[in-house]
Amino acid sequence: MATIIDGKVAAQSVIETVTRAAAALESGVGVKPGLAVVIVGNDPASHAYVNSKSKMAKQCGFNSVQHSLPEETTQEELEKLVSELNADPAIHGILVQLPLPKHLKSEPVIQSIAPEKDVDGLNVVNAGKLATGDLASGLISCTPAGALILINKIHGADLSGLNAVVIGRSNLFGKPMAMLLLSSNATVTMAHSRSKDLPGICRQADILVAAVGRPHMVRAGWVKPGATVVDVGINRVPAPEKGEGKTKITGDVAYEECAAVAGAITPVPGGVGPMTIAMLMANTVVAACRTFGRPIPKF
Ligand SMILES: NC(=O)C1=CN([C@@H]2O[C@H](COP(=O)(O)OP(=O)(O)OC[C@H]3O[C@@H](n4cnc5c(N)ncnc54)[C@H](OP(=O)(O)O)[C@@H]3O)[C@@H](O)[C@H]2O)C=CC1
Ligand SMILES: Nc1nc(=O)c2c([nH]1)NC[C@@H]1CN(c3ccc(C(=O)N[C@@H](CCC(=O)O)C(=O)O)cc3)C=[N+]21
Repeated sequence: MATIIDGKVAAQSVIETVTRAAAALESGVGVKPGLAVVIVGNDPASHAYVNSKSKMAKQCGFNSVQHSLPEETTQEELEKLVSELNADPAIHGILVQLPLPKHLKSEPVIQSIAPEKDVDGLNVVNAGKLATGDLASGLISCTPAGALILINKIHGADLSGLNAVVIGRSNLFGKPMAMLLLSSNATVTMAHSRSKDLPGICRQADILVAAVGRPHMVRAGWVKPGATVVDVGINRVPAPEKGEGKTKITGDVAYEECAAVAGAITPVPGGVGPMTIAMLMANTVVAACRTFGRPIPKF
């Protein structure tokens, strides 16, 4: 049976470091790290995530600001809000929750966020630093940064000689995850919807990371015995066992059968998800410390 990698425990340890760094900043310069989360529209799942981010920011001793904009917000209104937040000295981190409603273009909004406040790591400046091997001076997308911490708990920091396969190539997760694994010396394959023989590619992986958005796509026969399996998927599915009409979240990995083959595995919930929120707090406190030339905490 595989080692279950507990994301809640790892996230708690990140949160403790963040909380200490936030307190040190406040006692040093009298300023709290400021995080602004922007959400457009009424999607209940997105609101639930945003609320948990805002709540955690408060717990860490941050100045936490949430902007909930109506569904009919225009591109100009959203970009105007981002430019106000860019100019606001009390705000050190800005996150625009994705996806945006269909009538809005996310790319110009994301690229308008000041790189030093881009706690999602999506601005081309931050994505470019990661791609060119500068892991120190930019901000790295929270979910891959958190997933790497979980992988490091099993394999250490140097992944030399290990094959890593990432399923998914999004800017938010797949690409930055592949860059981080490559920077850690793994041999990296990025698989996606056009890949041929996905099960065969996955069976080569010592580290298999799934970020697709398809419940239980990764089956036991795709997993190399002893491999580390990281499940990034968050899928809401019916849960009749909890009562009629109830739902639950589940990952991209068929957990029980894969756990029987893997050496280590992350559960959903309780794996990568809590790390995402913790690393968002970490990025915000780092951004704030940089603003004031204060020591940067290590995560
Ligand atoms: N735990 C957390 O904190 C987070 C979880 N997530 C979750 O991770 C998952 C992925 O998110 P995200 O990267 O934003 O999603 P995207 O929808 O942007 O990307 C999905 C990727 O999966 C690939 N894909 C789709 N179908 C298949 C298939 N049949 N076989 C192989 N590859 C396929 C797509 O390929 P192609 O490019 O060819 O279309 C694409 O690259 C979602 O479930 C999301 O909810 C996301 C962020 C944070
Ligand atoms: N700009 C932007 N940045 C993001 O990082 C971003 C985003 N938009 N849009 C949506 C996805 C998804 N995402 C999650 C965050 C936390 C959990 C999380 O905390 N999950 C818990 C439980 C969740 C539950 O029970 O519903 C867990 O897995 O244990 C999940 C998913 C961030 N995303």
